[in-house]
Parts: sequence; structure tokens; C-alpha cells
Amino acid sequence: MSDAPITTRTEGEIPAVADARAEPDGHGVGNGVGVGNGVSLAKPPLPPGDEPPRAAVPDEAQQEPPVRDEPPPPPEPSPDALLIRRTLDEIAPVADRVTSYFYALLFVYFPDLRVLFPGQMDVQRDRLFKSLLTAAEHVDNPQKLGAYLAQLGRGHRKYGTRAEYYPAVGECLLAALAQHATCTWDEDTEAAWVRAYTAVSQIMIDAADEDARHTPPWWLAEVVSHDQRTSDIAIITVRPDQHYPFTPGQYTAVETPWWPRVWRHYSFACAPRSDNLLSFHVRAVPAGWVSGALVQRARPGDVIRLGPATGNLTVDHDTDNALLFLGGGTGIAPIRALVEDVAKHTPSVGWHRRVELFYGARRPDDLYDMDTQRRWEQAYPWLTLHPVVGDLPAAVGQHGPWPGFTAYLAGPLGMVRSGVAALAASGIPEQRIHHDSLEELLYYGK
Ligand SMILES: NC(=O)C1=CN([C@@H]2O[C@H](COP(=O)(O)OP(=O)(O)OC[C@H]3O[C@@H](n4cnc5c(N)ncnc54)[C@H](O)[C@@H]3O)[C@@H](O)[C@H]2O)C=CC1
Repeated sequence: MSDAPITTRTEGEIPAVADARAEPDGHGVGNGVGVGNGVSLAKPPLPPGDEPPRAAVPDEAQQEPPVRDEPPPPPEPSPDALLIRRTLDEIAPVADRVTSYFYALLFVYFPDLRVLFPGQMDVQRDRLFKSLLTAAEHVDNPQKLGAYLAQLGRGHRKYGTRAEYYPAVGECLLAALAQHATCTWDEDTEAAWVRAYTAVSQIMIDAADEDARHTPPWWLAEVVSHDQRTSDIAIITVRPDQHYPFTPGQYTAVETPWWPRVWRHYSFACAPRSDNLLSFHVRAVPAGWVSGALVQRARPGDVIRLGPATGNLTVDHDTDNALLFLGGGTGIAPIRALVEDVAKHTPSVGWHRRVELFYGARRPDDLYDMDTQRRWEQAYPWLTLHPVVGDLPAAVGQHGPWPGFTAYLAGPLGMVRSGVAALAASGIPEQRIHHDSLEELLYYGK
């Protein structure tokens, strides 16, 4: 690999992230279908997967014509799901107004709950309401929904959420919906929402209770180093106050002492280390409360809070597919963790797994992590590094096709979106393209 980064032509500005109502991706809650009797969730449908293996047949010509393994049609939505979606369709054009009304009700009728929310109700406010709606919308997809809600319930422990708060939130949610879905709201709809909300909150409460048996709601972590890489990017290393379990590729929520109750997500930039230290790559973005504080203010000795690790951007070590890693800007952080993870699983001699690593930035100076990657390139014969200045997905597409590869992407939402399209076009099936939930990426690192 030559030292010179690949430079791709960008036609004018790279399109800004536009769609603030991104669909959840495969790691999210999926495509709600099925039953939904309110308090218990239905048996999961069979998971979609690769084409199932066909039995060996000595002479196919003598057999019955083979039955093609078509995916089964999605089950019919339940009556409750239909009613819930009807409400959601009606409120979609006025979602902002419904959100404001919901919080106004919550804080007027339950003022004690105000302290759970940050002073600035920007991102957090959107997230709570979106999560509620997402969960309600997908109440029929028990397998993915169950995992999503359990994660949500566990994640809420760091906010100080308690079981007794759920009815208050539910009451205000339904009142806000009833007030704005005037054409479709009726007794049956209300009953469907009550059943859905009861089921959703019970899963969250149970998951939080179970988690509380063995895990703290948050971790305190002392900053041990602050390495300013560019005027707006820093690599921050922290020491949690107790063992912090996570898998390479995951992320966590971070709160700084300067903006209490404002939590933002950052990926771990390392695999678990024997000294228990964790590192994060942070770019201070405009109007970024937490990112600005971490880059401009945090210094060794400061103490931040961490939520539990979450996310599914993890490498499967039971297969030996070649790996294609795409890290855009500070999105290189989880990719770093994944490369360390692969290195740990790679014997020093003999078998190895091929890794193609694309690392992109808008300007050469923004390739702030080249030192580490050059070291890797020299140490790991199985790794090929492709630094890219400019449009990363276009560069990856130009180097393709990539049949047989499994891909991992991390970076700006627009890059991940167009990266997925470029990889799909270059021969990688959708189920082998991994990235964090697009909805989550909206709130990353702000
Ligand atoms: N798990 C994840 O996916 C992680 C995501 N991030 C996110 O990554 C982002 C990194 O931002 P910066 O460092 O400012 O990166 P950046 O804006 O400098 O872009 C990095 C690379 O992505 C390309 N790119 C950017 N927007 C694009 C678009 N719309 N279409 C195609 N290519 C595009 C750029 O050309 C460049 O090669 C942050 O938004 C952060 O929140 C950060 C860490 C982990």
C-alpha cells in the first residue's frame, strides 16, 4: 500500500444529513408484524436468513420438482397493530406538536419527573418520544422488540428511571395522542394503546430489575489522558471505577460534569484491555454540548459518567469470511476496536482472516489516526490499509467487487447510508453489511 491517501472527487458539497426521521436499521426493532395481545408478546416468527441448505439429492431429475425456499409471507398485523399504526399515520405530520404537548403534560402533572431530564430538552426529548412510538409501532414483532425494549429498559437506569414513573408517562402519551389523532381516536384505539404500552413498559421494567441485580446503573470514569489530535478532535482515555464489561465495536452513553443529564453516545475505540482503561475519539461539533466539553474542557482528573455498553457492531469469530472495514472520521473508533479484536483472535502463524480497512476523511489533516494504522499495517500481514481523502463509499466501490466479504461501517450518517448502497451494489448481501442503527447515528457524538 502506498503512503499516499486515495483522493476521491467530490462533486460540490457532500450532501448534508437530511432525513431526521431515519428508519431503524436491522439492529433496531424491525418491521412490526404479527399478533399483539397487549400484555404478552407473541411467539417470534422464524428469523430470516441465508437461503437454507437443500438436502443432498442423488438424481434431481428423478425427484419431485424442488420446492423453492421462498421466504414465508409476513403474518397479518394484529387488530391492535392496525389501530396503533392508524394513530401513528394520523399524527405523523404533527409529530413535533404531539411531542411538545406530551412533555408539557408530563411536566405540569408530574413536576417531580422534570429532574430526570436535562435542562436543554433537545435530543433527549426527541429520543424518549421516538422510542415510545417506535416500540408501540412494532408491538407485533416480539423477537426484535423484546431485545430492543430490554436494552432500552436497562439503558434507562442511568437516568434514575423507576418503575412507578411508567404509568405517568403512559398517561401523558395517550392524552397527547388522543388530543392530536382526532379523526381516528376511539375506545378501541385507546384500549389497543393501553395494551401496547402496558406490554412495552413491563418488558422495560423487568429488564431494568434483572439488570439491577448484577450491574450498576452507571459507572464513574476518571479521565487519565486527553490527546488533542486536531483543533477539534481529541482521543480521551478514562479509567472506570469498577470493571466495565463490553464487546469490541459497542458504544456507550457519556455524561460530563458540565452538562448534567445530557448523555451522548460514543463508541469504544479499543478492545477490552487488561488495565481496564477505555478510550473514545471525540470531534467537537457545532452545538455539541458533550463533544465540545470533552474536547475543549475535559482534562486528566475530571470524572465523567458512563452508561452500560450497547450495540451489535461486533465481529463473529465463528466464521472466517474476509472483512471489509469502513471508518469515516471519528467513526474509525469502533473500527479500531474491531481490528484489535481480530488481531486477538489471529494466531501469530498459520491461518489468518483477510482485512481490508478503508479510513476516510474530508481533508488530509483530518486523517488523525494514521500513526496507529500504519503500525498495524506493518505488524499485521493480513491487513491492508486504504486511507481515503474524500468520498469514502465511492472509493470502496471503486476497489470492489467484494463478494464473500462481511462489511462493517462506522461514521457520519450520510456516509453509512451511501456506504451500504455502494457495498450492496458491489456484491455484499444486506445481511453481511453491519453498522449501528441509523436512528442512533442521528444522536452520535453531539
Ligand atoms: N458507530 C458509529 O457509526 C460511529 C459514528 N460516528 C460518527 O461519525 C461521524 C464522524 O464525523 P467526522 O469525523 O466529522 O467525519 P467527516 O464528516 O470528516 O467524514 C468522514 C468520511 O466520511 C465521508 N462522508 C461524510 N459524509 C458523507 C456523505 N454524506 N456521503 C458519503 N461520504 C460521506 C467523508 O468524505 C469522509 O471520507 C460523526 O457524526 C460521529 O457521530 C463516530 C463514532 C462511531
